[in-house]
Amino acid sequence: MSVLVTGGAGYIGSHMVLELIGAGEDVVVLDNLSTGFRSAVPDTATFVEGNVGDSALVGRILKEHDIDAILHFAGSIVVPDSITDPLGYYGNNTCNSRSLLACAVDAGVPHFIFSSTAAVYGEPERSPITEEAPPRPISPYGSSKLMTETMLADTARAYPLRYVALRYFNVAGADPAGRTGQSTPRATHLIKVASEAAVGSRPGIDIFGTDYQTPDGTCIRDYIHVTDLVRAHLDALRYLRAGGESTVLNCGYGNGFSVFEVVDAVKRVSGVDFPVRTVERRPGDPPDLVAGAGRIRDVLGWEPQLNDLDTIVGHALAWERHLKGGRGTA
Ligand SMILES: NC(=O)c1ccc[n+]([C@@H]2O[C@H](COP(=O)([O-])OP(=O)(O)OC[C@H]3O[C@@H](n4cnc5c(N)ncnc54)[C@H](O)[C@@H]3O)[C@@H](O)[C@H]2O)c1
Ligand SMILES: O=c1ccn([C@@H]2O[C@H](COP(=O)(O)OP(=O)(O)O[C@H]3O[C@H](CO)[C@H](O)[C@H](O)[C@H]3O)[C@@H](O)[C@H]2O)c(=O)[nH]1
Repeated sequence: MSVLVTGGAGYIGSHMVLELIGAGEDVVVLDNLSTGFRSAVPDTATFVEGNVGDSALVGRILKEHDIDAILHFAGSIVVPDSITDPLGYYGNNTCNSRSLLACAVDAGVPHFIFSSTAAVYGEPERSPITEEAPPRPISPYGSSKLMTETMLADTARAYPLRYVALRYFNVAGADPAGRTGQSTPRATHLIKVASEAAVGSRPGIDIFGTDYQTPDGTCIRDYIHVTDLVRAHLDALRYLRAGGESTVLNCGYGNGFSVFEVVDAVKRVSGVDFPVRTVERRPGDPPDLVAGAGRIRDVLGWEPQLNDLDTIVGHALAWERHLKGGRGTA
């Protein structure tokens, strides 16, 4: 038996592949390399270059490799791009997920783990946000992911497939052993961007909005270490294999940090005082997104091990220095 990791050449997927191999799993990666890197996939995994929406290819993989679980990371992830190209986002995130799910049902794959997002909540009324909060996405990206959650729920009612949808909050950091990290060119995520500034890969950073209704006026987010996140997937895989019911779980720590606090942490940990400009708000940024983080611990027994902002930042910086030195997957 093997597991299929779609998007396994990407930032989070490449960490997942290492974690699965470390746990003794046979791993097949399917990735079209649109934003991922072939070099991010270790030789110990089988790599197939192709599209998740290619049913003939996916059907062949599921059969040939006797896949018992699909971990579906492949997707398009930039919120502002989803506003200018909604059909592209519904195509890649929703239509291709539907096609993958149909292949899973045809092949009788029993377990499915889906990369969802806190963006399904939109601008929630309460913080921390529990899974009971009504999903009201404010971007096509969030809607495209919520539609896939809906398809999963309906599919699991109709067929013998069980799933865990994990709603990630803000994923950051890199493999503590330095084997992989985020190599995405033109990245937009705060910790990645600030780390680039700290190592001199960009001149400085902009802070988008200082007039939010938060203690220091900047947005608050719940940053989760990518290694803790992929370990939650491993816990979800064990849970499904042990017969666990389909469920939707937040993936965050339940601790919020403002943009100013994150920038201070990057400056402190790196020892570099890079230039920072304060500019207008970025459209579509909710002021405060912090996970209600209890359910995932109760259901999966997940225990975060890297729940510390300076640790996350330290690992992000180490990966950025690695890329700067020309040894990264980019
Ligand atoms: N990074 C975050 O903070 C965050 C937060 C919430 C949810 N997510 C979700 O996690 C998943 C992984 O995100 P990431 O940050 O690693 O992004 P990423 O862009 O690094 O990885 C996505 C991977 O999927 C591949 N891919 C895209 N479309 C494909 C297709 N049609 N067929 C085959 N491969 C395809 C890309 O080449 C890439 O390797 C995404 O589904 C994303 O929506 C990420
Ligand atoms: O250069 C930057 C980059 C970001 N920010 C601010 O930092 C905060 C975090 O922004 P990110 O771009 O790092 O992350 P987002 O919260 O916008 O979104 C991320 O987390 C979401 C869930 O919380 C979704 O999953 C989404 O896919 C993922 O990109 C926001 O207030 C943003 O305005 C800046 O001030 N300057």
